[in-house]
Amino acid sequence: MKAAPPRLILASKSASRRAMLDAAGVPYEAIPADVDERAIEAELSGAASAEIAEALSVAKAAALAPAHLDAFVLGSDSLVVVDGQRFDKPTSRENAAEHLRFFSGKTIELHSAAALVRDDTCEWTYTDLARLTVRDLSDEFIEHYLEQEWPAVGYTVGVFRIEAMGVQLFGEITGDQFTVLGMPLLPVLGALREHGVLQA
Ligand SMILES: Nc1nc2c(ncn2[C@@H]2O[C@H](COP(=O)(O)OP(=O)(O)OP(=O)(O)O)[C@@H](O)[C@H]2O)c(=O)[nH]1
Repeated sequence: MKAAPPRLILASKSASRRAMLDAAGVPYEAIPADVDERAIEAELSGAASAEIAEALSVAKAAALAPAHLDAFVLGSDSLVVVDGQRFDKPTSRENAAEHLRFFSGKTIELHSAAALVRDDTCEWTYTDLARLTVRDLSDEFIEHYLEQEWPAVGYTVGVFRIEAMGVQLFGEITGDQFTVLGMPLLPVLGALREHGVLQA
């Protein structure tokens, strides 16, 4: 009798991350992780953006692991850097417009990270970078865009849903599509196979 694979917990409230795992046919339970992301970022203020995204991914997974011993807990984080400035999710529609006005004509560096934690051990981490070149955005376009995309884009870093109207912001995108959506799915699936959560 083959042992059942270990359970997977997704430590996230992200609809986009849930959608990725659902589409990939990965069985999991999604539970939001209550971590103070701003406090962690502040502690790591001098660190590289990839390190911060990785640390946040580990923190989210580690926050839930003790309550789900023997399960694997997957945490993930995305953060945006433009001209050396880090941006979190917009706090209001006006703040979203401010972000977009700043991003206009610049390149967004989107760091997406993931971590697998089991009991009190971080078993695996991964970070990836995508670059999205924002075309020159007129104020009229930004208003039109937010008419359509607010409040949905209030839940996203970079103020875009690439699978929706967000694609109209960009002239060029380099990097993995899943990294853009918020989680480096292909390496995550490899790690899940490696740890027996998924059929290899
Ligand atoms: N739908 C969509 N969401 C995106 C896109 N790019 C980034 N995101 C989301 O932007 C959010 C980034 O914020 P995070 O702090 O990493 O995650 P969160 O939404 O707060 O959820 P947690 O995992 O619970 O922290 C994530 O939900 C990403 O999935 C995109 O192109 N489309």
